[in-house]
Amino acid sequence: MTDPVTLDGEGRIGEFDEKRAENAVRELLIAVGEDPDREGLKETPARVARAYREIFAGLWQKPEDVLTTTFDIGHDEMVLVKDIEVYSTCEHHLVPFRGVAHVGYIPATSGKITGLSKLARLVDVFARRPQVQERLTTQIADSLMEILEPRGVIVVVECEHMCMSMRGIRKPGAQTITSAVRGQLRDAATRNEAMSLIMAR
Ligand SMILES: Nc1nc2c(ncn2[C@@H]2O[C@H](COP(=O)(O)OP(=O)(O)OP(=O)(O)O)[C@@H](O)[C@H]2O)c(=O)[nH]1
Ligand SMILES: [Zn+2]
Repeated sequence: MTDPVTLDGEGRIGEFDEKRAENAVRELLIAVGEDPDREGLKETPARVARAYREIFAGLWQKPEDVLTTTFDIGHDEMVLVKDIEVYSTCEHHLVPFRGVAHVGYIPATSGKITGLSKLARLVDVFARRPQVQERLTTQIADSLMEILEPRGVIVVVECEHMCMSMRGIRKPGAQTITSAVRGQLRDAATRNEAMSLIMAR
């Protein structure tokens, strides 16, 4: 699995630098022609810095930290959580892309499964980073394969990119769909079963 940043043993490269973020936002406001000292903007650099701490919190988290709870309940058929809300940030323009992720896996025959909420937490670990949708999708799939060692994984992500809606080409509503399929879910029959569950509304 490739991480977007070089992580040390603790999964960190440093610490979120709130003061530096605050200064940068102040500079940006000046650059766009605003007065960062006017009443309405006085607290904005500090607020934006705090918001960025949250939006990029995934840079300080490791997938193995959220996939901790595993049980062996002898279920070795597909588990699929669909319509997991995704809020991420396009690394090209630093504007949001949002939509849903569908995450499914076929547990190992030993039956090692994880809590359903942990799949949604895993999505957040990778979504809360500067991202591209393709990398988000493969990181979710690869980390599940590595940590749970299931027989197969499918991840489908459907998002609208604000960089295509509010600027640039300006095509609101365009949906980008990416998928990553691993192991037994590559078999046509299993993959089709998963896709029909994902697409069913
Ligand atoms: N593959 C991929 N491309 C993305 C993603 N998010 C944004 N992009 C694209 O990244 C590209 C960046 O293109 P550039 O030509 O460097 O930047 P730009 O001049 O702002 O491009 P426009 O958006 O076309 O105005 C654009 O085509 C975006 O649509 C993503 O998650 N995956
Ligand atoms: Zn973009």
